[in-house]
Amino acid sequence: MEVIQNYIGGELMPAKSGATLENIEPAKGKIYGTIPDSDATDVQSAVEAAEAAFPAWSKTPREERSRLMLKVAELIDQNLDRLAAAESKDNGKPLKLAKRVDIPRASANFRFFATAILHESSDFHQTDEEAINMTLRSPLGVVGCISPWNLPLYLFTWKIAPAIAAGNTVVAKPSEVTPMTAYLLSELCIEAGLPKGVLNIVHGLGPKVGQAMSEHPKIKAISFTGGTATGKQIAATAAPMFKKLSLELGGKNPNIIFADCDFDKALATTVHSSFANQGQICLCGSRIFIERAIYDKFKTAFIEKVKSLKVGPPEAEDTKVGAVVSEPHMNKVLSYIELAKEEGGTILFGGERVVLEGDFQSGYYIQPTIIEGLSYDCRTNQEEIFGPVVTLTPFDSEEEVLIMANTSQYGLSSTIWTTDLNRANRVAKQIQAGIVWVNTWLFRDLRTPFGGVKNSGVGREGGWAALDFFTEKKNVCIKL
Ligand SMILES: NC(=O)C1=CN([C@@H]2O[C@H](COP(=O)(O)OP(=O)(O)OC[C@H]3O[C@@H](n4cnc5c(N)ncnc54)[C@H](O)[C@@H]3O)[C@@H](O)[C@H]2O)C=CC1
Ligand SMILES: O=C(O)/C=C/C=C(\O)C(=O)O
Repeated sequence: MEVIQNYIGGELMPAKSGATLENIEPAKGKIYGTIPDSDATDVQSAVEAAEAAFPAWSKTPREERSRLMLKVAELIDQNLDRLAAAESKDNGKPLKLAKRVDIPRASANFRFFATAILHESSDFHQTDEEAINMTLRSPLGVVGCISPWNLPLYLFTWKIAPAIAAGNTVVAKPSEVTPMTAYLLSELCIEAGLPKGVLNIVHGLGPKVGQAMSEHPKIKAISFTGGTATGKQIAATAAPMFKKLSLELGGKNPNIIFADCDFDKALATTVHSSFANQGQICLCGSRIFIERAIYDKFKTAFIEKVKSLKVGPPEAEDTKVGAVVSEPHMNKVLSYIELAKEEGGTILFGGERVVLEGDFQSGYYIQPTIIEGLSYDCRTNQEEIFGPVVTLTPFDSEEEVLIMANTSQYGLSSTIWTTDLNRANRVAKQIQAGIVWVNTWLFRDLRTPFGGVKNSGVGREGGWAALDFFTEKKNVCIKL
């Protein structure tokens, strides 16, 4: 049994109550460890540790903060294989993916914000000959970071790194479904010499630990990524306390393929944007709209390619689709496939649970699933499934596809495939989404603002937006 502990005030410890939760390996459907079932008293200890660390950390010269964070990044890189294996075991994702994407991005997050703070400058406004205004920026104090299970270390560090780089101290909660790499990160922070209390990690359930964080009067801001319903709950608790909130929530992203696209590129990338990480990325393109002139050709080629994706154990070299994260999540995804059938959809490929052999027979595997014949406004096309399930829908004009794409409570990302850049520009402007990719998907430059509109959230992460979120601005006006 692998035992995970909280990281509070620089020490590793169980929950004060001694209670634990089971940690399950989705690839095998078996318990392989425990995590602390923490509660408000553990959150209180973490807040106290973070408060005690704040005065010194906020005054630590940026070069020193940067140096310590770069050390953490270096240790993540040195432990790439161990962290990737842990992430894959905890989440069910292919080991190759964890090695190529998740863990390198975690160190990149630390490195990016560690160096960004070396290049910051403050705003200065001269008001004619009458006054000068200088805008000072200071850290908020103790801040909260709550992250989900789909990209565990990737998203955990995406929040923590800007928070501590800006001089805040942090109480963080990883998902109870995938706590392992956050625990390993706490060990690396100790090894790197991060001062005690700068980062505190409290493991446990959302409605207990996450809720206690949202309610805590000393936590000045919450950065959250996860489901829209949870985001609403956090906002309902924290907004009346006037906490700063950054909420990165669900998506139901349109992938719009025009007939003049580079067909092979659009096809290969669409397979990836549909099923990468078992479709469990908030940016996956789950609604695929194809211009009618190439609909049949695209559909046939897409099915052919998806058929060749191997569903298998995460560590197998040739596995392209691993296990989904948990049994309840598998059942949720399968129930949406049933709903699609009830709504009149035709399953073109997939649609079933996959039962593997041997050790993996109780794992949570689902075939990559392609559905057509649904109206754009039915539930299957409106609700976030967050699994390896996509729908295909033909369209006849730009106007029509914009109506279909924008008929959604969500507005996170979208992808447009066309070789006509005027069209790309026109459509991009009218799409209701925080992120638009043209002829690519999930191409990331960490300097760019990242976040959604409508029920996909409020606020932006990344680059200066993240450092702005984790700081308070004060304008000082000096009359000349
Ligand atoms: N980035 C995204 O867009 C994600 C979307 N989802 C969507 O949300 C659905 C539900 O998945 P869940 O695992 O339940 O996600 P969730 O939104 O409940 O979990 C995300 C994080 O929030 C915490 N949390 C839960 N309740 C909380 C509360 N009351 N206060 C504060 N923190 C709380 C969880 O412990 C976890 O750390 C998924 O099926 C998927 O559709 C899930 C994960 C990521
Ligand atoms: O920052 C990125 O590159 C990706 C972020 C992805 C999510 O926030 C998600 O899938 O929840």
